[in-house]
Amino acid sequence: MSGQGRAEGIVIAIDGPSGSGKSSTAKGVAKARDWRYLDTGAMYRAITWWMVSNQIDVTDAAAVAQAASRPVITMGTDPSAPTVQVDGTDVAQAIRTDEVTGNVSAVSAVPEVRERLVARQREIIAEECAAVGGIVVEGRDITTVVAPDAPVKLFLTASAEARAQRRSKEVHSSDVAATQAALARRDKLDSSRAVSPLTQTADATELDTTGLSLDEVVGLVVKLADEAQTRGL
Ligand SMILES: Nc1ncnc2c1ncn2[C@@H]1O[C@H](COP(=O)(O)OP(=O)(O)O)[C@@H](O)[C@H]1O
Ligand SMILES: Nc1ccn([C@H]2C[C@H](O)[C@@H](COP(=O)(O)OP(=O)(O)O)O2)c(=O)n1
Repeated sequence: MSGQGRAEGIVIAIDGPSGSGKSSTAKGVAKARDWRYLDTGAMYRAITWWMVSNQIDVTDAAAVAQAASRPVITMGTDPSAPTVQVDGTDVAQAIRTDEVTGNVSAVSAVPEVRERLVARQREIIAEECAAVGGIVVEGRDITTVVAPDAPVKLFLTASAEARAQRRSKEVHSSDVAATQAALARRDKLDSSRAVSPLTQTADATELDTTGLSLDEVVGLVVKLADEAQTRGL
């Protein structure tokens, strides 16, 4: 797609498994350079929330496909205050429940859902690049499908233990083993689905964040972004 080069703004594409640090890193980089931030996982969570709220059987791919175009999802891309709305309702909290988290991989595996959300994500990228000159986009298929020509492509990783520790701390849970099992289940589903699975490609830079602080990771990514801009990408 166009819109990823310097003339129209820079795209920083970040993929990786749950808890690797995508959201916090993407927000930090966008803030550091006054760019926008797009949390594509929040879009899949939002459509899942709508399906569950409207009694759509999320295990029935045909039913999910048929309903996929009904909810209107609106994203706010300010990295200091990102927002997500469905049909005008703020769902920032509602999309983080265990019910949504448990069903989001099934909904994300439906091609019609992905087709619709990827199209919207590309529109947002083009709009924000034209408006402010850059956007940091994070998810599972950003480096491979949504913005494969992005000048900076990153695959964030961290050990399963570190990811579970971080997530447990975030949700104030002492059951790190249960958190690790839930993450492993979702990672497996997201990496093995037929359409746009989470994949690490050779042209994406791997960044293992296990032993790094968030500030260190943000600093490394800002450096890569600055280098790409200097090279004129
Ligand atoms: N490098 C890091 N070191 C320590 N904690 C981190 C690091 N990166 C992220 N975190 C923390 O880990 C948790 C999960 O990070 P998040 O950015 O939501 O990951 P993801 O978007 O990949 O699921 C958050 O509480 C975040 O503050
Ligand atoms: N580009 C994307 C982003 C997320 N998804 C799906 C798969 C993920 O399990 C869910 C939720 O993503 P989210 O980034 O919120 O996940 P985390 O809990 O932050 O790890 O959405 C996707 O299929 N494609």
